[in-house]
Amino acid sequence: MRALNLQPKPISLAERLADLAVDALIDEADLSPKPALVDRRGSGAHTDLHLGLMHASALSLWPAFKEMAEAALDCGEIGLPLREALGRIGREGEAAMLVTTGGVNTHRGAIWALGLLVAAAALEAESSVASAVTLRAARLALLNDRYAPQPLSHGAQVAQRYGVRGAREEAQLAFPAVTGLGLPQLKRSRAAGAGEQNARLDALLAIMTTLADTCVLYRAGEAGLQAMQHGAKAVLDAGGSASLGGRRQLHALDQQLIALNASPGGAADLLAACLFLDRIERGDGLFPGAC
Ligand SMILES: CC(C)(COP(=O)(O)OP(=O)(O)OC[C@H]1O[C@@H](n2cnc3c(N)ncnc32)[C@H](O[C@H]2O[C@H](COP(=O)(O)OP(=O)(O)OP(=O)(O)O)[C@@H](O)[C@H]2O)[C@@H]1O)[C@@H](O)C(=O)NCCC(=O)NCCS
Ligand SMILES: Nc1ncnc2[nH]cnc12
Repeated sequence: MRALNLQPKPISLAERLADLAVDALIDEADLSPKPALVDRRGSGAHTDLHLGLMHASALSLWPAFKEMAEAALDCGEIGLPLREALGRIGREGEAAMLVTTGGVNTHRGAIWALGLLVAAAALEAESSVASAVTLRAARLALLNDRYAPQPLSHGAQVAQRYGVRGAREEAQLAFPAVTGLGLPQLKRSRAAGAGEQNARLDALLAIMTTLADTCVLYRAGEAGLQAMQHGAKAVLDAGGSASLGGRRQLHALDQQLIALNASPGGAADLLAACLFLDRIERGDGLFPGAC
């Protein structure tokens, strides 16, 4: 009789990175109360999104993230072959997402940001300091994918109209909203004893204080963007999500952004990027059992 092998099958580095990316997306979606975004309470400013759809969308992206990490490991260096492989896998991932959601755009920006970060993390798994990973991601984002379609996206339309930087430039600049605002705030709020959920809310708000979120600009114009940036600052100035004053400001911001139809989807994606990098930096299970 053959003995049962109860050893868990070791998972590859690419699989582990895909797990971490999907975990970051699910943690972002679950985090509550987020202003005007989909969370455990409801759909925020959205009529076509809900939490179950965000989860299904996140899970549908696992194969794309794994393939992106594998492409980075196969190529072994930053260059056009890897950039164009990521573009192709990203477009296929987006198509899979749209099949899962029945055509609703849940995670377009997240595929871009996390895709680049997953590839950058795979390239040098031992060099997992956030600033090093985002720098490698930026070098990838700066390369021109010859096969990328040039649609007049919502982001491109508001970039033309308001002269702002969008998702592409955020990546090309090595994610300043993440490394300069979100991650430092996450660490500050944790150190102040805010509790993990409040620390994550504070990280989101820190990103919102400054980001030119093209979703907000497209849906609610400059008035919406100002409301988002000033309102987020007011929560942090009042003591953050863990304080009574901050909580009141957060509630007011939620109401105001919903009334303006101003959903900060770009900031939400960057919070997911922040949570991914935080886990990578802390080495959360990246190497044990990985091969
Ligand atoms: C380079 C691309 C990111 C394309 O960028 P572009 O700006 O041209 O295109 P958009 O279609 O507008 O998508 C950008 C998405 O990025 C998020 N975002 C917005 N502002 C920022 C910012 N300042 N920094 C970082 N990220 C930002 C945002 O994504 C989230 O919001 C989406 C939901 O919004 P919502 O308003 O509900 O939905 P819409 O359908 O757009 O509008 P409504 O009709 O409902 O009003 C959701 O996707 C969130 O993720 C922006 O939407 C890149 O996509 C690209 O070139 N891809 C090609 C493939 C590729 O090369 N991949 C590489 C893989 S690594
Ligand atoms: N939680 C969320 N709600 C709405 N749009 C989003 N895009 C990414 N995360 C989102």
